[in-house]
Amino acid sequence: MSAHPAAALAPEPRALKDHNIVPETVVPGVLYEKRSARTPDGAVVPGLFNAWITLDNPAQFNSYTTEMVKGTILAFRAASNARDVVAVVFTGAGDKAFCTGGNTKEYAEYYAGNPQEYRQYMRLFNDMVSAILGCDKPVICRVNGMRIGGGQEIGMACDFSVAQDLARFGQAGPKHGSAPIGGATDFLPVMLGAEMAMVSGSLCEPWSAHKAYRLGMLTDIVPALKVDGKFVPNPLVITDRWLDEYGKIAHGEPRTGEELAAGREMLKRGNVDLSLLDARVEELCARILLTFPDCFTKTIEELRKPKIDAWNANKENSRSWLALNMMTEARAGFRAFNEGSKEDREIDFVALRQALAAGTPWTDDLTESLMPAARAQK
Ligand SMILES: CC(C)(COP(=O)(O)OP(=O)(O)OC[C@H]1O[C@@H](n2cnc3c(N)ncnc32)[C@H](O)[C@@H]1OP(=O)(O)O)[C@@H](O)C(=O)NCCC(=O)NCCSC(=O)C1=CCCCC1=O
Repeated sequence: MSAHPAAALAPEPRALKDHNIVPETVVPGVLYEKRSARTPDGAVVPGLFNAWITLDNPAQFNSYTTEMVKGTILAFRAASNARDVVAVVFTGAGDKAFCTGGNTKEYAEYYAGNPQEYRQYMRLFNDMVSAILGCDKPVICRVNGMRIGGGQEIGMACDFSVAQDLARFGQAGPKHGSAPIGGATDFLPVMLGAEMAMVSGSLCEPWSAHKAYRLGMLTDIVPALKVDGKFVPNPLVITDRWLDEYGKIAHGEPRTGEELAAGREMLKRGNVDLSLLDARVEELCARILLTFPDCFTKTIEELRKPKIDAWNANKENSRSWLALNMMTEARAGFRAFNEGSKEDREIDFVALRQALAAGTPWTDDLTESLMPAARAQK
């Protein structure tokens, strides 16, 4: 396909002003890439692109470090300003995780006990969420794997989410020492209604992609597991029936017993292939391409408002609270996750509640007594 003759009417490139405040390549820990836009039949469109922003920390499940938060803000700024960009695709490297939120190692080793530093960090985090919600281009979250904690929050800030169906969705804060007030408490009620928002936001029990899709958190889901050369739905989750024996919705709930064992076996035999995810994301970009740019932008700006209004009403208070919380529960919880083993990385919740019920202050001794290491010594 060649450029449309109307493109010849554009002024010489040197007459254009550069509104970028940073060069596009300066995005530490985050990949920024312009990929050719395509029509629905797959033809490359000359001169138009989709900006792919990739969180690139797969060894730590694409959790974002402070540098990566800065990189993400810059990348969204670059995409927002690029005249030739149609849509933004926000994703993570690999096939395990889109993002699992703040980097717990950095939280435990630098921010724990350092509220004034975390307050600065939260300025950056808030700017990252605002950069997504305020992007001048539609933002599609390509959910290549689990979306947990702050990862779920930045994912929900996007306009559309297309997920591979092995991905899991949920919060981690109340188990690891934080409150999901980096967007989840603002967006979940808007997206799901109050009751399911409560369940998803507070209990830290991840939902399957099928459940998240059914309840309105996702635009679409696609299978990612290939067994014997054929795509199959997530075998760990019920997808072949709607109801259980008591008439409750079973679709999207975890399989149990023998079904789960069989599902695990199938998972082991298969390999993950994200080609259907990429095809569906490209297809959505192409649907966006075939719309009026300004009318589309105005529409998404209006539809974002319930999320933005809630976010703007709360983000400054949330920042202060989260900073102070680094002296108490976050300090204990993120250290426990960082210092514990995979089998034992949460604090002793009962002991903490008992200590607080007895009026114990938050001393260093209390924090240490809650750590996995203290349990191991008993
Ligand atoms: C449930 C998990 C996401 C996945 O568990 P599992 O499948 O068992 O994998 P793991 O073995 O735990 O993870 C693989 C390796 O990745 C490392 N990892 C995972 N997540 C993080 C992270 N967030 N930061 C750093 N490193 C991470 C993990 O340690 C493993 O490394 P290893 O070297 O041991 O192989 C589980 O991983 C999990 O619960 N992760 C932590 C989730 C979390 O607590 N996130 C922070 C939430 S709070 C937040 O994001 C906030 C945002 C802004 C506002 C304030 C706020 O709190």
